[in-house]
Amino acid sequence: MIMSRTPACFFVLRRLYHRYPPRIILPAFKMADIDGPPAKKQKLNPPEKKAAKKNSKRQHRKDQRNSLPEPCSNEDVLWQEIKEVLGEQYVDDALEQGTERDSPFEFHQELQVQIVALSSTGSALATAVDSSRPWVIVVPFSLPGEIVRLKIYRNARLHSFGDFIELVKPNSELRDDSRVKCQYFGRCGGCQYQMLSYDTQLELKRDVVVKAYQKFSKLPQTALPPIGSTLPSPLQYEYRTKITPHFEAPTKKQRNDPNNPQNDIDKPDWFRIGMNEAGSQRVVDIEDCQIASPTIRQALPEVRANAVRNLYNYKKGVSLILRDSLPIPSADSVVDSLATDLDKHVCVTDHRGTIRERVGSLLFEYPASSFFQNNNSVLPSLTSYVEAQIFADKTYKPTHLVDAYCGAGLFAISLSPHFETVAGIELSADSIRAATRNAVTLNSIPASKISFRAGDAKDIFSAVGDFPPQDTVVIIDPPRKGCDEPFIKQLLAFRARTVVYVSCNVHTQARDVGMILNENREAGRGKYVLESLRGFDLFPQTAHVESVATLRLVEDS
Ligand SMILES: C[S@@+](CC[C@H](N)C(=O)[O-])C[C@H]1O[C@@H](n2cnc3c(N)ncnc32)[C@H](O)[C@@H]1O
Repeated sequence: MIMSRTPACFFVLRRLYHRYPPRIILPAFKMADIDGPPAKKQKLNPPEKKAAKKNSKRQHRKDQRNSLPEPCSNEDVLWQEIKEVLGEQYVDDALEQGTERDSPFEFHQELQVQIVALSSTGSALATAVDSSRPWVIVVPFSLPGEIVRLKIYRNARLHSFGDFIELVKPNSELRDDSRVKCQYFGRCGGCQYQMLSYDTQLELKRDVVVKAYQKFSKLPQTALPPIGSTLPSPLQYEYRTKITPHFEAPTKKQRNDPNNPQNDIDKPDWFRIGMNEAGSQRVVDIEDCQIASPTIRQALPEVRANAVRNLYNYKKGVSLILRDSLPIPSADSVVDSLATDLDKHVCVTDHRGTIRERVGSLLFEYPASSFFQNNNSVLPSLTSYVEAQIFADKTYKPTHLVDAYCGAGLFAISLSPHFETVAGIELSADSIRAATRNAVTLNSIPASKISFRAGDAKDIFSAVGDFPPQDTVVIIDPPRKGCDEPFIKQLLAFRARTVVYVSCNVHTQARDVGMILNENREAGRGKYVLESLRGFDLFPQTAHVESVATLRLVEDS
């Protein structure tokens, strides 16, 4: 006889569960039954509700102020550099004594400071000339060695933020203000480096890569390859193929302002369409943008005029989009799609529109609201560089390619001629539809060779179980926050021979590469080494740098 191993009480509990599902049973365990009747939830009238909401927001802001910044965030990068200026010991002591918020400066105080360093965020770090205690002031548009006047607008942990007012003593070795092309430079938060030569910009970006790996990778210096000079962008102005100026909806007071123009052509003074001011949420009214492509610059006045015409219809703030595109031939067009360059770019302003771009001899289309690299001029050299890194080891010929975080298929499609089988994954279903069309319809890659799937990047590894890891290359190009741990775990378990990590945030890249190289591994499975590391300038005139790291699996020594 077979005895049941299930205790009888299980069946009793199961019966109870079905008769009294959890929503009925659970209240029986409420603390109120132990501690007395539950406190009645107080009903709040509308002003009380408003005050409670305000208090909770205030508390949230306070908690945020008191917590250390999220690792690898922009705030963290700045904080690490501030600690370097002040000295670790001094910072530790101040944190211990709880004096880290005793700013020597008042809100709106004006002062003269000496710039001591340039942060990886593009802002300068200064120490006050006559401060009572060591304290850093973060100020934009300034260079090491300069003396500037500024106005404090925010105090934080052992540092304050200041608005740039005046350059008292320039660093003439680095600065030449005649290089500045944009009338908004010095206010708009978009560009930081227009006063510098392009060579200096590239050197600074190399320093950012070096510092990021020193601070965030947790790797010894011996594990880092020599970091080459930053690869330049062919265009240093008029390169951006996308801009997103924005504006706030008019307030009641603004709507009723008696000085408002009585027509829908003239823009009221208070209405500003543009980008955020450096270090603030205030919008700078921008009529022209020197780093935007000629097509976008040409279209901007009409886009602005249209916003003014409809000004009083907006109930909420709006983010406009201007994207540079090749014209898309209509379905019945007889023109060969690869010969439709026409040199006549168009500006697409509909978020639901489609954009077409050429990269070398390849065509890409993607939805206007989805991701595509914003500097078309540098893409052929970026994809060629990735290709050169993959094949730097002449002794092997990989056959399979995985493009994780593939977007509209830029890397998968560009590199597909070198592989037998290619697979891409991406969270956005729209981008995946675009990638499939780009591969098969626009660039004639056989569907049997290339496939794309919508999903989380880590899921690609279960889908490519038949790819031979020794002959597989994995390209990673995640968003700014980098990869998550489940992805890195899967990547390490898969053990592709080559991994190329492309990133627009070298700090999260350094963290992730550090995790890969520092893995706890079993002997005999080989280990990853960082073979090459180099910055790429996708964003001239700004402090941003793209970084490409090549990792290779080598046998245990
Ligand atoms: C920096 S873009 C790179 C796109 C593409 N490699 C390119 O160069 O055009 C990062 C892409 O990752 C996608 N993404 C974000 N989180 C993801 C995730 N967890 N899994 C897969 N894709 C993700 C985004 O939608 C975006 O298209």
